Amino acid sequence: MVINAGSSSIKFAVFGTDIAPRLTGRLESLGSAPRLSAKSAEGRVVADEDWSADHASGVHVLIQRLMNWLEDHLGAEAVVAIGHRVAIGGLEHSGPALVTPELLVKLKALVPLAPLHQPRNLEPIESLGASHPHVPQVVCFDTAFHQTLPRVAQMYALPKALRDAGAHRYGFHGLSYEYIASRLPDIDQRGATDRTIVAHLGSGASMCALRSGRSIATTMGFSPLSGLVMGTRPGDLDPGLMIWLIRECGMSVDQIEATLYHDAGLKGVSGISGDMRQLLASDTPEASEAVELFAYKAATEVGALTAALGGLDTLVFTAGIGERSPEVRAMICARCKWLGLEVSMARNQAGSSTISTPDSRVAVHVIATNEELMVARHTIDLVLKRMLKESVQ
Ligand SMILES: Nc1ncnc2c1ncn2[C@@H]1O[C@H](COP(=O)(O)OP(=O)(O)O)[C@@H](O)[C@H]1O
Ligand SMILES: CC(=O)OP(=O)(O)O
Ligand SMILES: [Mg+2]
Repeated sequence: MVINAGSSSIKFAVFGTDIAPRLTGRLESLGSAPRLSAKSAEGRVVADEDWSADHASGVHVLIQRLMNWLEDHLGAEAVVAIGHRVAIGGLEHSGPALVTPELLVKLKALVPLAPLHQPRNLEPIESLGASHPHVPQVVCFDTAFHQTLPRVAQMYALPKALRDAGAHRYGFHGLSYEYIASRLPDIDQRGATDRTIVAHLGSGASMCALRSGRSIATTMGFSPLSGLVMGTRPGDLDPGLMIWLIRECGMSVDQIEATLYHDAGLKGVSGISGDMRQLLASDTPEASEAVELFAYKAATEVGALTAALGGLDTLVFTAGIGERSPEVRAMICARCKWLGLEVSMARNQAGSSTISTPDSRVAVHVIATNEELMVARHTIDLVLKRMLKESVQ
């Protein structure tokens, strides 16, 4: 079983021990009116239930109810391992790890770096650890994939003492980038080996520059606030603005944190919503301005990452907006024409897997991400390795 707990939803998936997908689903609107939806591997709806009666009880109760529902649904088959997506593992964790009480303490200490994500990621682990103590749990970090960033791409221009204390570009969405990197050899050989940018455009949005499938630059940094404009997060800001907000506007740290995580980005600019679908459907100038700003920042970051790569061969769009919005893809690509990048309107509109024209100097692909599959692979791998080790001892 895989859990990808986010700020407003918990996505889950069940795989066989052969990593064949069995079930995917999500618990949405956690804070207001939780709703469970799930589909079989063939796409058949197996659940669409209102769980709002449980919303006041918090994540623990919802996770236990989800586990009960899954166990009923799976019948005689037992859950043999649980894998979790966790936003940040810090410098110490370069790969997936088996959950231990000591590890949980270390991961909790990293909450200030990802205050919106990390607590939500850890709550289900604690809840399931208590109810299913014999089922091994594995954590897979968003940050792990970016361990390959060269030193200049990891460094902030700050005094050494602050850098040593942890002021460092960690980067996020690593499971998504790892999945895309694993798919590229089948889709585009040049993209797999040469200079590629992956644009993960979801509620949280970032980009990653890949060379031979390894991360060499990325737009998110110390926290998941920086880089691109996002649903409710602003992306890059001038640090001088933080000083101004505190000193001149009298905002507290908590108020700034709430504004930057919940009220900025597309939502803040449009005054309507952080949901790209709603903005594309709206005819207000504020909604258009928010979408324009989103595309502008995405295109200028393509430029920055192209500089880091020393050129560009392949651009990949993924995640909610990247996979499903031809409008936004077209707006970003139009601003990247200077790279010799040409998109076929018809292919883009049809959501083809390759949307660039045959003459385009840069190949442009749309690839659906699958963070849950990455977590499942890592989880099975680690649990099998542990079983092997135990059988040898
Ligand atoms: N058809 C669509 N057109 C435009 N945006 C879409 C479409 N479908 C989903 N989205 C957007 O994708 C985003 C959510 O993406 P997702 O990858 O699921 O994010 P997260 O995992 O962070 O919740 C939302 O902003 C949503 O509006
Ligand atoms: C790290 C991050 O921003 O994740 P998400 O896109 O799920 O919010
Ligand atoms: Mg996501």
